[in-house]
Amino acid sequence: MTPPLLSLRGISKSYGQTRANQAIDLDVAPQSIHAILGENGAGKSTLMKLIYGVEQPDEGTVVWNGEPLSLASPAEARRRGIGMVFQHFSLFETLTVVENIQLVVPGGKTELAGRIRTLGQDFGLEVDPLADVHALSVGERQRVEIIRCLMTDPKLLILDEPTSVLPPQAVKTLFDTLRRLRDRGVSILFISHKLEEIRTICDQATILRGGHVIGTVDPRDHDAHDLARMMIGRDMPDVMPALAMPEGEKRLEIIGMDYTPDDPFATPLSGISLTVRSGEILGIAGISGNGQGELAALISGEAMLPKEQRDRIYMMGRDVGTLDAAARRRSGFAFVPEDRLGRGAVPEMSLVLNTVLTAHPFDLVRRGLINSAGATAFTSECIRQHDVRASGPDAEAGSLSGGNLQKFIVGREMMLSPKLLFVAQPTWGVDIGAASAIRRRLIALRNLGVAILVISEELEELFELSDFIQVLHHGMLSPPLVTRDTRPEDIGRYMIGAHASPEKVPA
Ligand SMILES: Nc1ncnc2c1ncn2[C@@H]1O[C@H](COP(=O)(O)OP(=O)(O)OP(=O)(O)O)[C@@H](O)[C@H]1O
Repeated sequence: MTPPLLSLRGISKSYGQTRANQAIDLDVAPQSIHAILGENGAGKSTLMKLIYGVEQPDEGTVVWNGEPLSLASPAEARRRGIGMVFQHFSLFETLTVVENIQLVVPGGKTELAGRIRTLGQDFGLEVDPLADVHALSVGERQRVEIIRCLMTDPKLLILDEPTSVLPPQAVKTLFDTLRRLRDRGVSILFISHKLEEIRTICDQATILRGGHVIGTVDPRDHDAHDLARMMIGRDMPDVMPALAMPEGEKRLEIIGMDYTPDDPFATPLSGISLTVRSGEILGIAGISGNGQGELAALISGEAMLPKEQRDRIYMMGRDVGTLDAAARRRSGFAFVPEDRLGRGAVPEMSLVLNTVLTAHPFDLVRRGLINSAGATAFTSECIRQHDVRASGPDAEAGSLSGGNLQKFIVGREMMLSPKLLFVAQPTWGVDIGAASAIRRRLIALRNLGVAILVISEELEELFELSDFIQVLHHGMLSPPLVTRDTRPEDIGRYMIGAHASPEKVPA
């Protein structure tokens, strides 16, 4: 048998009381695509940070290409042939592709541009080296990140949830690239929550649960159900049925809204019209960067329309154009922003204080003072109901794994008993068990008459959740499509703008 490229034995890492990785054994074969699977908080990111030299293990040994390896930093990892593409891109928007690459790879512009083109052709990663990064799609930006990694000639490439930001068409291209890389001798460690993708692309899958390795399997021999069971240690619950609802009252209505943001890199919106009624979920599909951020800011009240256009957004039947975010919340609106660290939660603050940020009307502030017993009880209830894995209500938001923080924020907003709930990327980075729990809760709220607007890049999610879907492309919305009469390909065509300019929805 060929010796492994990378071999971990007995690797452990703790953060305070949390044992994030415990006695991990892992072998990555040469020329293989190896998935790391696990629930939120299972220890996947910690393990990748140890392999990439961002953190050092407390115990255990690493053997790389037959030799012991101990890494002090990512720079050293790169020198030894280990590269990593993070989930959040780290490119400078105002620079060109080649200028971005020049920041980490030595060489003149012309020479580097030539190498970018050659690598692009070799691996299906075509991108114009002279293009400004802000003008690139998410898929193209990811290609730049991968090219930048490939320029250091890695033998092992770590990809952290690489498909979570991509539209379906780009996922296929990425997979072709990954297969080519593997066939040319690169091994890939692939973190993903999407089990079907893992079955399509990976040769091996190692499952982590609670910081331990549960097993390593060939994912093609197991169906997604099996993999999920290994991951979460029990069967997945069934999908919550959406009850037939009488046509409810309008809780959100946007009528012919145009918007030109000040930021030159933002997407202008044009002719946006949509309606969400009580007992209904409207899903907005589309690749992010097509106006999702701008639309979310205008609905939440973080951005305001110019004065002469303040009669475009109605909530609970009332024109809210002049109301700020807090006033909109007072009318029964709750909001989960896409950006969980920063806008959804303050990472340096405890979960209790993060609860108070939006739940303060629930008698959590009295005469300007925080009602700490009340706030702690509310937070504990949120942790319990939404299965948030945290050391307790006083844990700092920033110490939670990404998926657990998402569960907390979504849970907090659901507990506000909103009339209108707006959730951007509800299950972004959330594992399959927790994602299904969040979706079940959203449908349960809809069945109770809440009006729900969901923005998501995940089509499967929108198909499971929504009564209607509209697609956002280049700042314009498609007409509402009745989900049960629509195929994913129809949405896919709107997502890449293959339809003629979409007709406007009658107000
Ligand atoms: N810097 C840190 N300080 C304290 N605890 C941490 C830190 N980083 C990770 N943890 C804890 O270690 C555990 C493993 O977290 P890790 O981020 O590796 O999980 P994950 O499997 O990548 O989860 P997700 O899918 O949600 O990203 C979690 O309980 C997390 O709260």
